[in-house]
Amino acid sequence: MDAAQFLQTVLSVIPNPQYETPLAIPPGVSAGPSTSQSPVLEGPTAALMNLPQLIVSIFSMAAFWDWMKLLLLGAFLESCRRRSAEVWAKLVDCMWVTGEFQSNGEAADWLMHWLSQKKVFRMARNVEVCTLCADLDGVRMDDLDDDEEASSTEQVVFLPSLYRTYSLWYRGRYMTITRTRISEANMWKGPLDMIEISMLTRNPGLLRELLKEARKAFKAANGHLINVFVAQGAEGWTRVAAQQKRPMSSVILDPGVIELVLEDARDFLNSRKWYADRGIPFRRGYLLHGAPGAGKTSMIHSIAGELGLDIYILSLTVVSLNDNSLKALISRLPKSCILLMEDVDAAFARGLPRRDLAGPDMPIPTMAPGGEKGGPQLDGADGVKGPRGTEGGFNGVTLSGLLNALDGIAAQEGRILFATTNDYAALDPALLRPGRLDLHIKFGLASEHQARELFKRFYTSSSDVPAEDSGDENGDTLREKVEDLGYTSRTGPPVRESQEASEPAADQSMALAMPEGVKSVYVGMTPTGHGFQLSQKKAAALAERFAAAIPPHTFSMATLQGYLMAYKVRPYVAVEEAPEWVEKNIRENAAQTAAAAAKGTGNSSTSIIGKNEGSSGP
Ligand SMILES: Nc1ncnc2c1ncn2[C@@H]1O[C@H](COP(=O)(O)OP(=O)(O)OP(=O)(O)O)[C@@H](O)[C@H]1O
Repeated sequence: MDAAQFLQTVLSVIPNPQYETPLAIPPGVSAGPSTSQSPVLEGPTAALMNLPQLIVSIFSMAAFWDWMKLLLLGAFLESCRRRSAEVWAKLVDCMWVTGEFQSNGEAADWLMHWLSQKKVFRMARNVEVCTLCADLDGVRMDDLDDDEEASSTEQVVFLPSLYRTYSLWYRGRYMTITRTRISEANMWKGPLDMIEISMLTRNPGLLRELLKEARKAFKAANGHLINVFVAQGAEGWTRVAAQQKRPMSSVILDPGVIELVLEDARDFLNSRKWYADRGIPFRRGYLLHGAPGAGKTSMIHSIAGELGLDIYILSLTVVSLNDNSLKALISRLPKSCILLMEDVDAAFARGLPRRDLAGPDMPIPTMAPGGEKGGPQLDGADGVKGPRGTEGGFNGVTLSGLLNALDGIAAQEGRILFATTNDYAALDPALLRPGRLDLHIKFGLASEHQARELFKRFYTSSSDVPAEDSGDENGDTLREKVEDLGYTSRTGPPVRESQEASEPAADQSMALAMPEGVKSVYVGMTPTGHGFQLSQKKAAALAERFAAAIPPHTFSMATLQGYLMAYKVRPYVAVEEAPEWVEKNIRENAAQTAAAAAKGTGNSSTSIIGKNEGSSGP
């Protein structure tokens, strides 16, 4: 059968729209001798009857068999290709160990740190050099030219470039590293990368070894840091900073308070088995409440450093948070960490709905005798006021949702919860009960002891090396001391008279001579220059006078710190002017209180003083 015959056959089986005659052969195509023998078709039935003829025609075409051979050959080659790809993947699986790490995980930090120490990235011809790696605090910094003068802000980090594969050797094994971007940065979070490590080995333990090594190096390099994570809505935890550990001695509370909390937390962390044996959920909660600026956050920071735990900050006022995401966030906490809920009363003040609270709340046991008025003290049930949970929601979190998240079945074990509040009375007793917040510590305005210790810490070296200072406190008046040191008080410009030209101009920069117009537009203090160090003995003597000048439980520690900041290099003047500053503040606060009372929003004078930090500097 030739092509014309084949075409004729095909056309003959296609029904004519009018069901009368077969379709015409297109012009230019010869029908050939057999055209006259083609059957006359009359509709679809006739067309169907011609189908076998069409099939026979197709099969009798030589070209058809050629096509079939090609098709089979193609199918064979494709299946071979697929098979070999599978075999290769299996081979690779056998010969390679591969690990994938997302950049927002801790393991990725270890790896990045480890990689940044590798010469391959310093010598590579294509690397990412980063100077503003806010999320890479743990990564080794490089001073470029070992210039001792270089400040930390000039340091850089070498990282694997995106979408490039690097090769290096680890313990005699070949390995490759590829960094790819999974999602770009947006307003809420930075970019998300995937780091893939493939090692040419059949031993998966080698990857574990590498990870262990990377973690060890990371911890050694960052032992002085604690990581701070923040909940980004429902999306999980994001590391926002790696902060220096705060020494415990820098947080001045009444004797024994911080040690008690630290010991309690330490004891808790070492008691996992004890809790498990008794079927008690392995969780511990602390509530720090009281005056603003009294050292609540500072204490948590310091305890986290002592215990070597990271801090996870959760704000209940995040709009996108609801009961489910709160539960998910808390269940995603690592095994040992500090969960910090700052200003937990803020959620209540704005009307955290109190829904479905089952049963009466348990009484709160007294953990320790209360301290003196104002100083940090441990509270028990006695001080607990009634519930303040109000109806109406401000976001998706309900009180029952919060309580379930804290000690529900999905809540993470091993975590230590720290909640802070300035308004203890606003908290619901259900939240305050043991098991949720076991120990309540009250922070008051600065006691005499705190004022004294703050002064000493401010003007002495932490290394306890007696600093050089002049004068003799026996017999000299304070004014003489001031003049001995070459300082004058506020009445004159604070310039050290005998200063040599080559000396650092500490006192020249210590106080800014503000024109009257400028003074009137700012509130606060403008301390500059470096700190001044006294010997322990002299600092103790001055601290006594300072503490005597500060009325106990009247100012917050933050306020006193703010005052001393303005006298960073003038301890004698700080002591001398303290009574005047105290008097001025008390007068101003009395006026404020009177004004507030007149408006019907009265507040106690001490709390205003505590809150009104730095409002009336020297
Ligand atoms: N007891 C203290 N010892 C040493 N420094 C303190 C103390 N209290 C406050 N400060 C200083 O005051 C500042 C504020 O302290 P911190 O944030 O810890 O107070 P807070 O009680 O958490 O305040 P708020 O309730 O307003 O959050 C910090 O710079 C801190 O160094």
